[in-house]
Amino acid sequence: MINKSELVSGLRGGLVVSCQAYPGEPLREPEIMSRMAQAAVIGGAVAIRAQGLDDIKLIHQNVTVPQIGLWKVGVDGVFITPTLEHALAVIRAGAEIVAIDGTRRKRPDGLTVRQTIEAIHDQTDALVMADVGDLDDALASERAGADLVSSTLAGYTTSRPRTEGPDLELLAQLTANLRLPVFAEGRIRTPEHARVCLEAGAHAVVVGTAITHPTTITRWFTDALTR
Ligand SMILES: CC(=O)N[C@H](C=O)[C@@H](O)[C@H](O)[C@H](O)COP(=O)(O)O
Repeated sequence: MINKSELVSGLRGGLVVSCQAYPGEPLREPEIMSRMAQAAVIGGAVAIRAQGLDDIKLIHQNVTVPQIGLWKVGVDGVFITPTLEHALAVIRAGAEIVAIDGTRRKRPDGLTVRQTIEAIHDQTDALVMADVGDLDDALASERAGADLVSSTLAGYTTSRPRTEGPDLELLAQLTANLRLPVFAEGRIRTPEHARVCLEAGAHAVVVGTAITHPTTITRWFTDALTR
């Protein structure tokens, strides 16, 4: 049985490391993502964010920190854990927190965010993280019963520009207007960015690419050399 408030307070002020590789990439193997997660925990990660049932299952077996699980379907529209069935499968695979699309867009199974969250809460003891793209998404997700909100989709929907680093303007809006814990996520590239997000009131900070996506990190360096 998950103690929800203990779980949430255990993440406060911490770093969540997102361990994801994308279709067709050389590191897209559950064993590799599981090892990435173990390495992140040694470095002090308080939780792991992971995509796909096989990765979530293996990471669940190999790390002791909580896991935020998601299932991506496609790359645009509602693609982060788009339906209730995807969410339940992610939880069955071992995620204590399920990240779902928390935007106000139409979902492929026709359920609302509220119906999705209610069903998850009725059927499981997992927490629901709403991945949002703007303040109105976040307010709607809070009203719909989400346990946590993350700025994951800032810059990936039509409502906000894709900022170079984290969308600090949105983060300020979220922390000022929500009662729920707000996770800062998306384009946090440096330890300084992470610090600034916490100082802006984020409950915790989620970093993916800058820690676990070596192809992109390599590109940052090679681009700098050819400028
Ligand atoms: C928009 C989207 O699909 N975000 C995904 C959500 O799980 C991941 O691809 C990101 O890596 C994650 O959000 C962390 O962000 P960043 O990699 O920028 O630190």
